Amino acid sequence: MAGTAQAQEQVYLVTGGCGFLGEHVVRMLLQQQEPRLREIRIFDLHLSPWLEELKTGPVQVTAIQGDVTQAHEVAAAVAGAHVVIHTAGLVDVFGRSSPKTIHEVNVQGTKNVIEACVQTGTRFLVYTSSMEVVGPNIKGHPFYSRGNEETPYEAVHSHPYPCSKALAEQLVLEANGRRVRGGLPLVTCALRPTGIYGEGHQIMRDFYRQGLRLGCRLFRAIPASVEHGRVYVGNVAWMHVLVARELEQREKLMGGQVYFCYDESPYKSYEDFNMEFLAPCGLRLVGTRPLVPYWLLVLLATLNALLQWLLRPFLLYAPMLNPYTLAVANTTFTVSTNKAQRHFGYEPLFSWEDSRNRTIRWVQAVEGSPS
Ligand SMILES: NC(=O)c1ccc[n+]([C@@H]2O[C@H](COP(=O)([O-])OP(=O)(O)OC[C@H]3O[C@@H](n4cnc5c(N)ncnc54)[C@H](O)[C@@H]3O)[C@@H](O)[C@H]2O)c1
Ligand SMILES: C[C@@H](CO)CCC[C@@H](C)[C@H]1CC[C@H]2[C@@H]3[C@H](O)C=C4C[C@@H](O)CC[C@]4(C)[C@H]3CC[C@]12C
Repeated sequence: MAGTAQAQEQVYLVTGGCGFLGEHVVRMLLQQQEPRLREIRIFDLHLSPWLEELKTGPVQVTAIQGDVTQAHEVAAAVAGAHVVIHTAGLVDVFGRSSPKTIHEVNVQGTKNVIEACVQTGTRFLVYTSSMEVVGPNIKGHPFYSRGNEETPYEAVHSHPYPCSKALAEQLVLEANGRRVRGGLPLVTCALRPTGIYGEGHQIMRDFYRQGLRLGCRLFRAIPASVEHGRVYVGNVAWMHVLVARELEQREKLMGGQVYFCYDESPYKSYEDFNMEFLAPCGLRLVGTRPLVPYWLLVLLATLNALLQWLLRPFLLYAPMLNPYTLAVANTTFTVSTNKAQRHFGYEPLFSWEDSRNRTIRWVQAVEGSPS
């Protein structure tokens, strides 16, 4: 009996569990049949209907509608959890939300999660950070190609989203070793995905829709030589699950560490990479070189930013192209590392072929193929 109780003792909390990545983390936890998992709590501002279908399995799935900016709501959700996977965040590089709101959700929300762990005695915290905590920086320095966690880069930000992710990551790493209720140390680490793709990726869907509107075409804006790191959502979720599983056994090695998320996805430009999925769905990318000169793109991006500012009192104008998104898309950033493999035995669960096929099937199913 004692063995059975021991076998099913753990409670995981996934904040942002109804988001693009969060849903994959939740499903992965259930699929991998984590041996000691008794309950998964999903804490999100907006609860999704698909949660209902998960409630019939052997692991208890508890949906908690809540806001990470509200410390008491976070503390109530964290109480009794063994591991917190904190993926909740406001992902906004388009100027939809105010800098204050982004800071409140991403920084204050993370502070609340850390304090809740300390107060309630939760020892293991996995934070979803981002490649953007590294760059691109405000000085316009080139990112790096095939970089790793040790590659030097002057990370100085001004855009609210990377600023908030960098601050939150720092808080999480600094919290490693703090004494939680009961006296044991908190063990934290941060995962830094590059651009995530896969089933549920809204920006991919937006590009597909845009392509359909333009007569099944997209127009190249970024040189093919600018490589942008991408990673499949299933592999990012798998990394989170593995870290959560291994943190207890390897706390000395993994505590306070950052890990880039990586897999076998090829190094390509942002647009060429998207075409891996959109071409089989009937779109084509026009031009082997950008059709618009770069200076014109910069001008358009600046105009968009100006229009956004002018129109803000009346309506929300938030196009995809702005000076920041242009800088990210137009600056090489790819990672090549095996730190996660060395520290906790990570190998991608999904091959590139599998990741690609799954994503194509999702685009086709979501929108239907053009005739
Ligand atoms: N999408 C990417 O390419 C990418 C890359 C690197 C890192 N990340 C990070 O991964 C995490 C998840 O991103 P995503 O792409 O799944 O975004 P998403 O917007 O799909 O998911 C975020 C989830 O957090 C929830 N949330 C937002 N504000 C909240 C609040 N105040 N309280 C509680 N829940 C709240 C949202 O409802 C949503 O379900 C984020 O922390 C993001 O910074 C994303
Ligand atoms: C200039 C346009 C011509 O087609 C292309 C603009 C594309 C941009 C909208 C996207 C290019 C790179 C993306 C970002 C990147 O993949 C990594 C991210 C990290 C993550 O933490 C949040 C999402 C994002 C910022 C992602 C957002 C969209 C891009 C800027």
